[in-house]
Amino acid sequence: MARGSTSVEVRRDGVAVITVSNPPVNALSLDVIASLQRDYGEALRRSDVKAIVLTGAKGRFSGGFDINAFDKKPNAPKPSVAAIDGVALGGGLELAMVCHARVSTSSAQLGLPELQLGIIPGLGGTQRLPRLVGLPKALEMLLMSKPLKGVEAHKFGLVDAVVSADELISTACSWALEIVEDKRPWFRSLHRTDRLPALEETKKILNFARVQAQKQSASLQHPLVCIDVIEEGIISGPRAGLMKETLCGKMLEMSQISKSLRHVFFAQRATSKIPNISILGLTPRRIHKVAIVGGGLMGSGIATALISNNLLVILKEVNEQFLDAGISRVKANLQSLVKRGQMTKEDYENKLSLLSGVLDYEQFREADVVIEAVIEDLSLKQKIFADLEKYCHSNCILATNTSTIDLHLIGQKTSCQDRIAGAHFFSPAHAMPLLEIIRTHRTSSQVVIDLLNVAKQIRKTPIVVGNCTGFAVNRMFFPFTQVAYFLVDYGLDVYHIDHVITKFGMPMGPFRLADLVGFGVAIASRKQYLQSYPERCYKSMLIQIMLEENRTGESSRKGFYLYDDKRKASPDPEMNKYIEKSRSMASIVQDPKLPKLTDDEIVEMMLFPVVNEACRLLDEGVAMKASDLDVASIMGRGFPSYRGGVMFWADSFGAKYIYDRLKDWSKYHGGIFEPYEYLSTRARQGLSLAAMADGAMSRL
Ligand SMILES: C[C@H](O)CC(=O)SCCNC(=O)CCNC(=O)[C@H](O)C(C)(C)COP(=O)(O)OP(=O)(O)OC[C@H]1O[C@@H](n2cnc3c(N)ncnc32)[C@H](O)[C@@H]1OP(=O)(O)O
Repeated sequence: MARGSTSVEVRRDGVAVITVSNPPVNALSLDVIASLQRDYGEALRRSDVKAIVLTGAKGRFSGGFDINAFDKKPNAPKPSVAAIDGVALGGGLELAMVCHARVSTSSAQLGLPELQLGIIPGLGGTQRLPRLVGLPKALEMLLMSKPLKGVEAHKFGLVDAVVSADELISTACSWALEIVEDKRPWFRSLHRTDRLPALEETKKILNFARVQAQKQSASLQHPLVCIDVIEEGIISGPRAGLMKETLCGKMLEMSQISKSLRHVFFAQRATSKIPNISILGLTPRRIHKVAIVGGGLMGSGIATALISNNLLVILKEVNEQFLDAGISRVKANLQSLVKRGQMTKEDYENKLSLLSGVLDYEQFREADVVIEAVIEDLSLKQKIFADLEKYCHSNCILATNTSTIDLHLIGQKTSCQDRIAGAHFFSPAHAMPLLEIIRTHRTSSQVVIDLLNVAKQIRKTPIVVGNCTGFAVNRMFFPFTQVAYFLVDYGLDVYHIDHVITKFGMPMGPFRLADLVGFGVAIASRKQYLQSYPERCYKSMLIQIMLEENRTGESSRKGFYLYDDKRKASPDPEMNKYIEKSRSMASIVQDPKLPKLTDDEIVEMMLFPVVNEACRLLDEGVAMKASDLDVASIMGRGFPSYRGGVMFWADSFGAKYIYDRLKDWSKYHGGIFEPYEYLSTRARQGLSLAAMADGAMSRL
C-alpha cells in the first residue's frame, strides 16, 4: 500500500496548488516524493499553470522525511511558493526552502531537527538555512534542533509573510503570481550570499560552534560533521556543500548512533500504546484539579509540573511551617524557570495562582486525582489512603508517588483498590521527563487511561508498568548500584567507577548519585530490595559506616564527595578510611582479576546485571516491551539516548555474549550475576532480547 501521495488542483488564476497528504504528519515517504515529482513535473509542463504553491493537508505542512524510509530521494522555469501551517520540519522545511518564497501562519513551526536523529539534513538544509537566516541562527537551529515559530521565522527571513490560516493559500497564490509578473524577486535560496558572513568571521563562528558541540556531548560526531558540511558550502560554494551533505548524510544514516536515536524516536511514541487497554476505546475523563499530600522535594516538584501545565493544585502539609516550606519550594522551582527564560514573570504569577495550600482534607472533595508524596513509610501511607477514601469523591484516582513500596500494601486498608495506582515521578519532578504509571491487577483500565492523559497534559513521557518492589525503572537499575558497592569492596576506586560511567554517557556515576539522593533514601530503598530479592543483593556496609560518621550525602556537604558553597563535588582523601573498613567487614576473598578491569569491563560488569534484571521485568510482565525499558532507562536514569536505551544497547552485543559474561562472573561471585532464564533462552536460540517470549506472564 502506498504511504501517502500528493494531489494537485489548478486554480482559475493559473496557480497549481500541490498538497502533500500522508497522515498523521504528512511525512515525506518515498511514495510522497515520487508523487510530488510527478505533480511538480506536470505543473511545469502544463501551459495553463503559471506558478506553483506547495502545502500540506489538514493544517500540517510536513513532519519531514519519513523516518521509516531511511534505508531506501528526488530549476524550475516556474516559481513556487510554500504555504506553511502546522509543522514544517526536517525534509518538510527543506522542501519549503527550495521554493522561491514561503508564507506561513504565526503558529507554524519551522525547523531542522535531524541532528536529534543522529543525521544531518539531506535535502540541502545545511546549505539553504544559513543563506536564509544567517550563520549564527542556522547553527543554533541545527545544533539545538530548535524550531522557530512563524513570527520569529519571519523576523529572521525564513518566511516572507505571516498570515492567518484562512488567508494562507490565497496569499501564497498571489505571491507566486507576483513573482511571475516580476513584482517580487525570484529568490533561489541556494545562491544567496547576502546573509553569509565574511570568511574570517565564518571560521570564527564555526570554530566556536565546534567547541560548544563538543562541550554538549564529546561522544557525538554528527554535530561536527554538520558544521564541516556548512563550512564546505560557504568556502567552496553551494554545489560542493550539497555534495558533501549527500556523502556525509549517507554515512551518518548507517551509523549505530542514528539507528539508536531513530529507535528511541519510535520507542518514545509507543509507550502510551497499551495493547489490552487501547482496544477498549475508553476516553480519558477531564482532570481539572489535583491534590498532593506532602510538600517535600517530590510533592513540591510534582505541584510545579502540574501548575506549569495549567492544572489546579491543592497542596496538603501537616502544619503551617511545612506548608510554607513546600510552597516556597514551588516558588523557587518556578523562579528557576523564569531565570532560564522558560517562563515569563507574568506567567509566574498566573501559574502560582493555580496553587492553594491546605492543612486538612476538606478541599480534597473537589480533587479528580490525589497524588500522595510523603516519606517511604508504609503505615503512614496506609493511614493516608484510608483517609483519602473517606474524604475524596468516589471516582477520584488515588495515586502514590512511592518509588519502591508494593501498591497492594499501600491500599490494604481501603476497599477501593480499583482506583489506586502509582504515579512515580523522578526527581526533580518538574524537570525529569518520565512518569512511571503503575497498575496492579485491580487498577481499572479507566484509571490508566486517565493517568496517561495527565502525563500528556504535563508533557511527560509515560511508561505503564506492573506492581512489584521498585517497579520497572528503579528495579531495573538496583543491580547497577549493588555491583558498584561490590566492586569497591573488591578493590576498585569509587571515583574511577564514577568516571568510567560518566565517560560511558550517563550524567553521573553511582556514588555521585547516592550523594545527590541522600544516604537515608539509599538505605531505605536497599532495605526494600533486600527483603524482596535477597538472592541477588550484595550487602555492602559502606554507606552505613559513612552514616555513622554523619556523612549523609550532598545535603550535609559530605558524602562520597565533599561539596563547596556552589555544590561543586570534589573527591575526599578520607574516603579510604571508610572503604578499608567496609572491605574488612565484607571479609571477602580478593579476586586478583577485579582491580585490573578495563573501563569497558567495568561498564559491562555494572550494566549487564541491569540487562538481566530488565529480562526478568519483561518475563514477569512488569514491563510490556523492551522498548519501554529503553525509554525508561534514558528518561528515568539518564542512560545515553545515542546508545538507544539499555535493551537496544544490549542487543548490539547479543544475548549470548551477555549470558556468557554473566555466567562467568556468577561462578565466582554468585547470585548478583546469575543469568536469568529469559536471557539464557535467548542466548541458546540466538534471539534478540527485544523479541517477546510467547509465554511471558502479564501483570498488565
Ligand atoms: C532528508 C531529511 O533531511 C531528513 C528528515 O526529514 S528526518 C525527519 C525530520 N523530522 C523530524 O524529526 C520530526 C519528527 N516528528 C516530530 O517531531 C513530531 O512527530 C511532530 C512535531 C511532527 C508531531 O508531533 P505530535 O503531534 O506530538 O505527534 P507524534 O505522536 O510525535 O507523531 C504522530 C505519528 O506520526 C509519526 N511520525 C511523526 N513524524 C514522522 C516522520 N518524520 N516520519 C515517520 N513517522 C513520523 C509518529 O511516529 C507517530 O506515529 P504513531 O501514531 O504510529 O505513534
